[in-house]
Amino acid sequence: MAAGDIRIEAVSRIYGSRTGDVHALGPVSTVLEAGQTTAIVGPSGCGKSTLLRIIGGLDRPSAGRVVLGGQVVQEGLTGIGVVFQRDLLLDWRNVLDNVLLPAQLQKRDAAWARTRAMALLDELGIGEFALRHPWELSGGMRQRVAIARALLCEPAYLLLDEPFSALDALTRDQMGVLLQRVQGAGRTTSVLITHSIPEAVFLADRVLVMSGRPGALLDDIPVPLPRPRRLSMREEADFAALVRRIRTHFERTGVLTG
Ligand SMILES: Nc1ncnc2c1ncn2[C@@H]1O[C@H](COP(=O)(O)OP(=O)(O)OP(=O)(O)O)[C@@H](O)[C@H]1O
Repeated sequence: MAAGDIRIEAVSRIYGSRTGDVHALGPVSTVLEAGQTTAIVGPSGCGKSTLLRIIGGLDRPSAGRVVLGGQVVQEGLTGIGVVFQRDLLLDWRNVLDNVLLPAQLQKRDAAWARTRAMALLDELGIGEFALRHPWELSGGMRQRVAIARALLCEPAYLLLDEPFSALDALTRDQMGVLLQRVQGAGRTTSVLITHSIPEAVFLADRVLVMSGRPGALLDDIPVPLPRPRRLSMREEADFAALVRRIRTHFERTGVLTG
């Protein structure tokens, strides 16, 4: 499926609760360009996950709308891959059968799906674990399975909600490198929520910085670093300058001190 843009049009979300309404998000308006990876960073509770869920049709905005490649988002859209912090693998299915799940739900050709699943697992370095069960794998390996599952049906959109935040620092770095390898340059429009500013810069073509709740856009930062990105680039001056620019927002608003 070809990548399309993501138009976020005056989206806001207010959650009703017994103790009063919570204005969680917005209004937020922007266009995420087709084929790009956009990272969203912001203080805890500012509505990042809410925005991602609305983009994916997993939650509805209180006002505004999201349009994916010309189609207004509603429940049941296909062509979207999602990876959450928790991998949500099914423990009773082996790795390969977990990856194949979306193809089975979408009734895709079984032989095609199997070939693609194995190719993805190989690219992610876990092909030899295809017949193991999730409970036999480390956290980083499980998350690689979740990524393979999300990408199996070649989604036009990939939504990543803090996918690496439960992993140790070394594994996390490795996952960033692997993710950009399998993402398929230009073929997927990706949105990444992360708490790590260096991770946002490393993986994204553009970083959006959100304010505290209700989350609004504070800054919109292009990341013109060449691809493929290498971990050593994080020591370079232009990388550090981008990290500093983002960090300044959090220092100014008191989210980061020291
Ligand atoms: N279903 C819900 N009902 C009521 N309030 C909610 C609901 N979901 C989220 N909220 C509130 O909306 C706000 C935004 O939540 P959200 O999870 O989108 O933030 P976030 O930026 O992703 O946070 P974090 O970085 O800590 O994961 C929070 O104050 C949260 O408590």
